[in-house]
Amino acid sequence: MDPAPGSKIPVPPNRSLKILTANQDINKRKRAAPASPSGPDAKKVDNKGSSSPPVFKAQEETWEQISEEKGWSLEDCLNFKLLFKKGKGAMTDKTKMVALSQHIKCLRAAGWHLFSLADQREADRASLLGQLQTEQSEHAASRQQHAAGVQELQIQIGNLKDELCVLRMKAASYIETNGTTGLEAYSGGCQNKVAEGLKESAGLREVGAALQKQVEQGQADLKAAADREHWQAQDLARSKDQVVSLQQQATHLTEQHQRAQTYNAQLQEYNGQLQGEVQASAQAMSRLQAEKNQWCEDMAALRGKVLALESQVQSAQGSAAVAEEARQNASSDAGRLRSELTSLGSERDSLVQDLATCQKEVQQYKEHTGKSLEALEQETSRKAQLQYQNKAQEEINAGLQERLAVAEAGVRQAQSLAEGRAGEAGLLAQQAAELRSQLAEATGKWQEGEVLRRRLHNTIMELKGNIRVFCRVRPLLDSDIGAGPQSLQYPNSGDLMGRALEMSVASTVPGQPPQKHDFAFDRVFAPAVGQAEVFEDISQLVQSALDGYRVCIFAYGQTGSGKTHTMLGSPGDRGMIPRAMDQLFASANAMKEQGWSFEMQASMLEIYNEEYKDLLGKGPPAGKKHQVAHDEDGGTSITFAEALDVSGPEAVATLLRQAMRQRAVGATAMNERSSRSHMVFALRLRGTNANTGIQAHGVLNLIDLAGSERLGKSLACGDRLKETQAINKSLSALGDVIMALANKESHVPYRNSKLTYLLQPCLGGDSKTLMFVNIAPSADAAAESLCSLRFAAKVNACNIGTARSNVK
Ligand SMILES: Nc1ncnc2c1ncn2[C@@H]1O[C@H](COP(=O)(O)OP(=O)(O)OP(=O)(O)O)[C@@H](O)[C@H]1O
Repeated sequence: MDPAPGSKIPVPPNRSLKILTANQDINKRKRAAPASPSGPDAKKVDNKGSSSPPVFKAQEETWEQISEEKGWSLEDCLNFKLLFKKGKGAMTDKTKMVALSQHIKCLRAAGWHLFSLADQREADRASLLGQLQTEQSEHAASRQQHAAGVQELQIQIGNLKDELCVLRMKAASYIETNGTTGLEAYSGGCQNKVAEGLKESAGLREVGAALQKQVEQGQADLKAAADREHWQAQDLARSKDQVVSLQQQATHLTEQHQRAQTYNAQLQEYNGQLQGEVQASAQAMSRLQAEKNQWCEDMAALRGKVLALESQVQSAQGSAAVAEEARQNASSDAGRLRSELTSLGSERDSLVQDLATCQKEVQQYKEHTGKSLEALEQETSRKAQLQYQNKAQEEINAGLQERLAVAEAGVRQAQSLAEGRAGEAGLLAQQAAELRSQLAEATGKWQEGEVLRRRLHNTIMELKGNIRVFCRVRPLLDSDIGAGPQSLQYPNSGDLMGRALEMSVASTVPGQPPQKHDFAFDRVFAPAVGQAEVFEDISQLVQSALDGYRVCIFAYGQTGSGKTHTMLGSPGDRGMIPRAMDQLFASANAMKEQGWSFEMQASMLEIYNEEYKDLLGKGPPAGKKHQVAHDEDGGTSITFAEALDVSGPEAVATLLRQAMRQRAVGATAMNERSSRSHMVFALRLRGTNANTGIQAHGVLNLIDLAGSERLGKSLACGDRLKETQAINKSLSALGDVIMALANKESHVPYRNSKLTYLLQPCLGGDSKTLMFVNIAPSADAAAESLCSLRFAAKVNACNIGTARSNVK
């Protein structure tokens, strides 16, 4: 595609352009000009450019080729101006560069052509001048010759006239002397001589006339040659002017080309820097991840230590309590024993007093009254009894004293034990407090790291562009064995490892080698790659939904290529949707520590034959239809459709099972249980951080698209034909929307299908979109695989803007 005439070459914005002065001199260029019109610096251009706009030629063309190909005259070429559209639909810098280089090549070819014309004219002029000079000298020689001949002739005529006079005189004297006799004969002879002389004179005149004619012819030739020379000089001057203006134009274009190359180099450098930043960010992220893991391990170890110490503290506190209880028991025993001892002491004192009184009384009795021996004996036995009682009492007292001493020793022991335990408990409590503060510090660091990691991830995703394409090739199934495998190669080293796919397709022309098609995507998963590894690559994207991003992941591919397997999987080999739910709920739980709480609502819609169908509810009342509406914040509401609160992955799994039962499943010639509808699983996340007041509203759309097979191949008819047409319409509308976004067109045709209208907020530039292109590896699916890969390559080449998180 040539750029429109009259275009201006745009200067890239915000770029300082160096004006190059080298190699701009026309004379230098002239000196460097080769015999061949392709020029000395004509470079071979790789013919790998896209089919539109301009296609590179493998070799520079001559002006004749260009003129024949484009139907251009030199003036057409000189007057041609490049026009590039601005704004929406503008060409990329690369495309402009290609157009510019191509036009410069045309101008260069025209310049070389004009140079060669000028050289040719110069050579013609020189040869004409040479010819003219030869002719002039020939003419001058012949003029001289002619003049000499004329002179000789005139001398001869004069001689003849003299002779005639002499003869006339002789004749007169003869007549005078001899009369006229014999004169006639002599006169006849003389006349004959005169006639001969006249004849000779006429001949000489003819020669003179011929010579005169030759002279005139020579003069006319000379004039014509002079005219021709003048005309050629004018022509040459005009050509030189043209050459100069062409050279100026070529110089100007070369300058612009060089500026564009400089700009391109700057862009490449910038791109390199960005890639460096991406790598540095990725490294920082992996470092952070490693630190985070280390922190997690440290935290787990600390938690273990804290738990062990806490249990030690608890057991120490338990034994301290037991010791305290024993101490209290012992001290209450001691108190009781002391009071018993005191009461026994007072009893003994009273007995001692009684004894003393008795002894006194006996003494008094003996001394003063002299009472009977019997009374004395009674008194004595009473005294002995009292003494015995006193002794028993003293023994009891001693026993009590001993018990008291034992109890006091027990109390002292319990007290020292309690003091020891209390010290230990204090130490342990101190250790526990230290560990708690370490834990809090580590948790803080981990949280900071987590925030940084997520910010880095989002930056990386933004740098990578917000639409990404992963290609997944499923393994050969038993049912594919008959058809055999396609020829697919995956580079296993270098830059493209894990990112590229080479497909060889047998040529339709017998004897021709197979055609090779190379594709590169963000990731390519070979058949052996399992669900866990695939999920690892999308887990960060899924995580973004918690950070308030709108995320859309969809699986595209022909029937039976593995879309449902990738998105849903099976109970033993779970796909992206259940794994995403596990991760989201686990992360939401972990984020509680940072003050986050999340509410999540799930909805599941099917788009079948260009009609919405709610897979979780009862559907709209009779005569009504589901209507989709989008608000300014990018929120989507669907009338009569259920959006259910979900609190964990199990709840989502139950809803998924319920939805799957309702999903329309039909039979086609290609896949017995082929899904004939698009299934859209949407999870709305509303997060609030109680500490910071931040709110994050994210959406995760996970979509299992219907098969993209072509009508002819699916052998569809009747209802199946209608289904296939509806599917193809919506898939082609999806492609149109992506292309319109990529081309920054003013109108994006979201309303052309129910699928694109539903996904409008998730496709419209500020969301994160990932497309899985699923490939069936059997040979009979090769044509469909090629179509899918080409579509995916177009999507991969798109940059639909920068994702924004919906955080308040
Ligand atoms: N990566 C894989 N590993 C193992 N088996 C797979 C893989 N991908 C797909 N399959 C198997 O291939 C068959 C077709 O896959 P699936 O139903 O997912 O295709 P589909 O593209 O969703 O088809 P449709 O468009 O009809 O829904 C299934 O039996 C599935 O189990």
